[in-house]
Amino acid sequence: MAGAFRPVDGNRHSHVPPYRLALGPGPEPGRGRRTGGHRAWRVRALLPGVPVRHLGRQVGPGGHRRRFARNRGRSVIMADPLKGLSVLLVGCGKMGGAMLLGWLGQGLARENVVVVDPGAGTSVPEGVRSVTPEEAAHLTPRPDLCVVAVKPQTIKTVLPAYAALAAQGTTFLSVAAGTTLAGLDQALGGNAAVVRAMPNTPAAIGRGMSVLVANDRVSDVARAAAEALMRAVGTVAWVEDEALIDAVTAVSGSGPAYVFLLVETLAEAGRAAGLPGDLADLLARQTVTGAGALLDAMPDDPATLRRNVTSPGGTTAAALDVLMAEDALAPLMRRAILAAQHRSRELAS
Ligand SMILES: NC(=O)C1=CN([C@@H]2O[C@H](COP(=O)(O)OP(=O)(O)OC[C@H]3O[C@@H](n4cnc5c(N)ncnc54)[C@H](OP(=O)(O)O)[C@@H]3O)[C@@H](O)[C@H]2O)C=CC1
Ligand SMILES: O=C(O)[C@@H]1CCC=N1
Repeated sequence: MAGAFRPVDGNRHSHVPPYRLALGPGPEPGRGRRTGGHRAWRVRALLPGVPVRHLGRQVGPGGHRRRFARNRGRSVIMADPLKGLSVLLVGCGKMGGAMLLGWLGQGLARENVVVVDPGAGTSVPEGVRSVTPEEAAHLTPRPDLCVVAVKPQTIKTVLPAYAALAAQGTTFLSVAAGTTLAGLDQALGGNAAVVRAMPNTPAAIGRGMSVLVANDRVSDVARAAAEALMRAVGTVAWVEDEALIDAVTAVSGSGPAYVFLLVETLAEAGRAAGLPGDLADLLARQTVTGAGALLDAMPDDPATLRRNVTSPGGTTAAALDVLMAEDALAPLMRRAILAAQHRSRELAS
C-alpha cells in the first residue's frame, strides 16, 4: 500500500496533486448552524432509536489529525467548495441519503441538487427537487456531477438512461461496490468521465471515509469537485490503482458493520458473564464509542492505546491472551476481509 496514494502537502499551497490523502477537515456533528429536521430523519433511518444531533458547517477541529491538516492547509481549502456546484443524485437510499445530508449541511445549495429515486418518495429533503429518470436525462443546465448510489446489481441497467448527460460533459461519480470504471464507462456509452468512490455510512454524521479513483477523462476541475463532495462527508484518499478499491471496500466500506458487530458480541458476552441485558448493551456501546473517540483525539497509534489499558498480569492481558492467540482474531479478520474483497470482485461481473 505504501506509495499507492500521495499525501497532501499542506505547505505547498500552489500545488494540488492529482492523487492524495485528504485528511479532513470533516464537518463537526452537532456544532455550527442548526439545520432542518429532515436531516435528522435521514440519520434516524440509519440509526433508529438513537438521538440525532443536527449536522452543521464545520467550525472547529474534532481531533488532532484533523486540526493538523486543517491548520496547515487552510489557504488551499476553499471557504465554500460546494457553493455553485450542481449535483444529480441517482439513488437516495442509505448511502446516497447519508451523503446528501452531509452535502446540504456543508453548503451545497438545495436548488442545485436534483434527486432521482423511485423508492425515496417524500423522504427527499425539503427544497430538493425530485425528478423521474426521463426528466433527469434532459436537465438544463446539465449537472456538473451525477452521483450514482444504486445497487451494484442494477447499476448497469440504470446508467444507459444517463448516457446523453455523460456525452455532454457531466462527470459521473459512482459509489457502487464492485462496478469498475470500465464497466461504468461502457454503461454510459463508452466516452464518459467517471470517478469511483467507496464511502461508508458514518458519512451521515460527517465522519465517513471515502477512497476515490478516476478514469483519465476526468478533468482537474471535476476531480476537485468530486473530492469536495466526498470531503463534505468525511475524510478522503485517492488511489491510482483501481484494483485496491476491492480491499478498500472490504476494510472501510463494510468496516462499520464489523464495529457494530463488535458492540453486539461484547454485549452478548457481558450478558453471558452475568450482567443485566440493558447494562451490557450500555457498557458495550459506550466502550466502543468512547474508545473510538479516544483514538480520534489522541496522537498515539492503536497498539499504544491498547497497551495503556493492559496492566501486566491483569484482566486485559488475560482477555488479550485469548483474542491475540495465533488462531483467534487476526486470522478471523483476515478471512472476513478476504471474503468481502472476493465478493467485491464478483460484483464487477
Ligand atoms: N450501505 C453502505 O454502507 C454502502 C453502500 N455503498 C454502495 O452504495 C450503493 C447503494 O447502497 P445502499 O444505499 O446501501 O442501498 P439502498 O437500497 O439503501 O439505496 C439504493 C436506492 O436506489 C434506489 N433505486 C433503485 N432503482 C433506482 C433507479 N433506477 N433510479 C434511482 N434510484 C433507484 C432504491 O430504491 P428502492 O429501494 O425502491 O429499490 C434505493 O432507494 C450500492 O451500490 C452500494 O454498493 C457503498 C459504500 C457503503
Ligand atoms: O455491503 C455492501 O455491498 C456495501 C458496500 C460496502 C458497504 N456496503
